[in-house]
Amino acid sequence: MTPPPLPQDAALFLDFDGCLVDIAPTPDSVTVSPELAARLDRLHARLDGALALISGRNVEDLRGRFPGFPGVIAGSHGAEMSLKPGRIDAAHGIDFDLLALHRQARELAAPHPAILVEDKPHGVALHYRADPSLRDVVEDAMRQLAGAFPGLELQPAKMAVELRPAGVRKDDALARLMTMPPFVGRMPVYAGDDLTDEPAMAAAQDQGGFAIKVGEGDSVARHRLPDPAALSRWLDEALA
Ligand SMILES: O=P(O)(O)OC[C@H]1O[C@H](O[C@H]2O[C@H](CO)[C@@H](O)[C@H](O)[C@H]2O)[C@H](O)[C@@H](O)[C@@H]1O
Repeated sequence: MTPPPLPQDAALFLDFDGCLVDIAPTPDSVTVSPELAARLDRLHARLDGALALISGRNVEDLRGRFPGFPGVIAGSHGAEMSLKPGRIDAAHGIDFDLLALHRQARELAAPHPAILVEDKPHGVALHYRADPSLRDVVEDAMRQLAGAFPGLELQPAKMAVELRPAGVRKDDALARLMTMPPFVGRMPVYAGDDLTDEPAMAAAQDQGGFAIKVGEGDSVARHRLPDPAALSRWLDEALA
């Protein structure tokens, strides 16, 4: 079902990869257009600041891609929270050996040069987009790592598997923000494309708002748009 217009009193939560931008061959090859950056700035003003990016990427990565963005960014699937540019206000504690995790991920991936290892500040991702036949290899490797690092949980992603701190989820970031100005008292609206977004979509709906699934695949979201371009058009309608 096509989403209704963005309400004036929305608290808007937007995922990044596959939602605001098209999926790219590698994490680094994603591009943010000046139009997208300007769109987010205008939405931030239109919603009196009640706009947050909620991503599996880390905050530093996203702040770098949106240098002027004045809004909130929850990164690393909710393990990091940046209320303003230039600072990280809360971050999940690292109670495991992060360097050992990154090293062991590289060792497991080494026999398969097509596997891309993404070191993350709260975990690691192994990407098999360059050779989808390596999916089983990546899943086995990540299960091994999950066994070796019990504080971490598997997070399936698009042509990738991630490890993130156990219990860290995007719906917790949404719930936290919904208690704070300028989000509190507004209607939560969440757009996302991936499995990591599903709990946050459910939370937005449970709190009287709505959720939009971008792209194909099963979802709890009651609304759907086909791709990031369609989401951009829907967002632009709210700014017209
Ligand atoms: O929560 P998101 O903002 O959607 O981030 C989820 C993960 O996205 C990135 O990986 C995915 O996008 C890449 C670029 O399009 C693509 O190459 C990869 O195959 C996808 O899995 C990012 O690399 C991860 O860190 C994010 O957690």
